[in-house]
Amino acid sequence: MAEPIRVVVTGAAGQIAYSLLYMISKGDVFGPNQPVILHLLDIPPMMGVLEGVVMELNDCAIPILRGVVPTDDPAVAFKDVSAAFLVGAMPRKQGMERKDLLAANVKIFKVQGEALDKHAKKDVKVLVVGNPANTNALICSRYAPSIPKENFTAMTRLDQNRALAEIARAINKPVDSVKNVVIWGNHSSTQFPDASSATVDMDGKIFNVVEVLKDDVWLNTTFVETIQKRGAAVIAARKMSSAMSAAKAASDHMRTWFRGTAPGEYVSMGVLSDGSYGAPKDVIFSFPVTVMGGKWSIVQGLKLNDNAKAMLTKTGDELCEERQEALVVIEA
Ligand SMILES: NC(=O)C1=CN([C@@H]2O[C@H](COP(=O)(O)OP(=O)(O)OC[C@H]3O[C@@H](n4cnc5c(N)ncnc54)[C@H](O)[C@@H]3O)[C@@H](O)[C@H]2O)C=CC1
Ligand SMILES: O=C([O-])CC(=O)C(=O)O
Repeated sequence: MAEPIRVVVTGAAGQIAYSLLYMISKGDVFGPNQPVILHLLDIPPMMGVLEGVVMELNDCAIPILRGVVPTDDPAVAFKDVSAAFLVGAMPRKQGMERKDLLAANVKIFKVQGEALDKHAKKDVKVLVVGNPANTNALICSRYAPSIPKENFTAMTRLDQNRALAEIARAINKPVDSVKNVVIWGNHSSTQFPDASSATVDMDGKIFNVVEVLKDDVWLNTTFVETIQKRGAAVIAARKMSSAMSAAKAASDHMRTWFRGTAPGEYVSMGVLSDGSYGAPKDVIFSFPVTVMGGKWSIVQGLKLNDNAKAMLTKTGDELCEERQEALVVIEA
């Protein structure tokens, strides 16, 4: 069996981590034959709760979970890690937009960027989940100059999973028969969930979702708004933000990054923009990507109509505004 890898989860005493830690421990992310040592970071007042999480992880009796390191010290948490799930941050409440969390959360990602820079492996793969995820990921990467910028990503996989599920329901097919829905831009209500290149496998034949569904009005209105506002809908119902589905998406994102995309398939990840599709440069923008050998590449050549271009401009503008605001908060 392979040597264990060290994986850090921040916000380890919180809601998302409670589901995510089990998924990582049982091999959903790095595979059933890859032993892991989990580093669990939270803040000092949560150390008692974290102790309980450690007890439960031990009580799961999972053979590939080779060690658990609970701590409130970033230097310990980030030491020699190969993968980092940055979940720890304040969640939003009803009536807030995710960018309203910037002032409270962005400094966390400066500190954690610095700690990654000093202590993590130089090829560490970093997934930012804590909101506003795209801008937090950008700030984190800026404070970790010795780690390549392409190793910092933000999570839009939950939006992708929501979109796949919504389309599968609309065409009455299993969710794994639908592929290549794209989430463009920010993990916020300006994101553009785009089904124009999505496909569905029907008895081994591949069809375009738009042609199967034959309902452009639904795809351009209700579908888009449902995905844009799904996080708020979960908060309104649960009085807490999504956690189980967020953990599943984080697990999916990191699994794809470590193990690759299937031929012909792409997934959405918030990655450093190179200006593809007219997106602003130097923001973390969600694009369709393929992954091979642990490296992502933005899928090129997808067609965007005028409406799509306008949607990309709007979400790109929001990311530029968030970047500006984050820099003000950090420098204050
Ligand atoms: N990108 C996405 O798709 C999603 C993002 N989120 C975001 O994920 C974040 C976490 O959500 P939950 O787990 O539900 O929140 P939670 O409040 O249940 O847990 C957050 C945990 O982070 C800890 N924490 C706070 N500051 C920290 C720091 N500096 N270092 C380490 N830990 C720290 C808290 O003590 C707490 O235990 C929120 O910002 C939420 O908005 C949630 C769902 C989806
Ligand atoms: O909506 C929120 O605040 C939590 C989140 O990011 C999501 O569920 O997509």
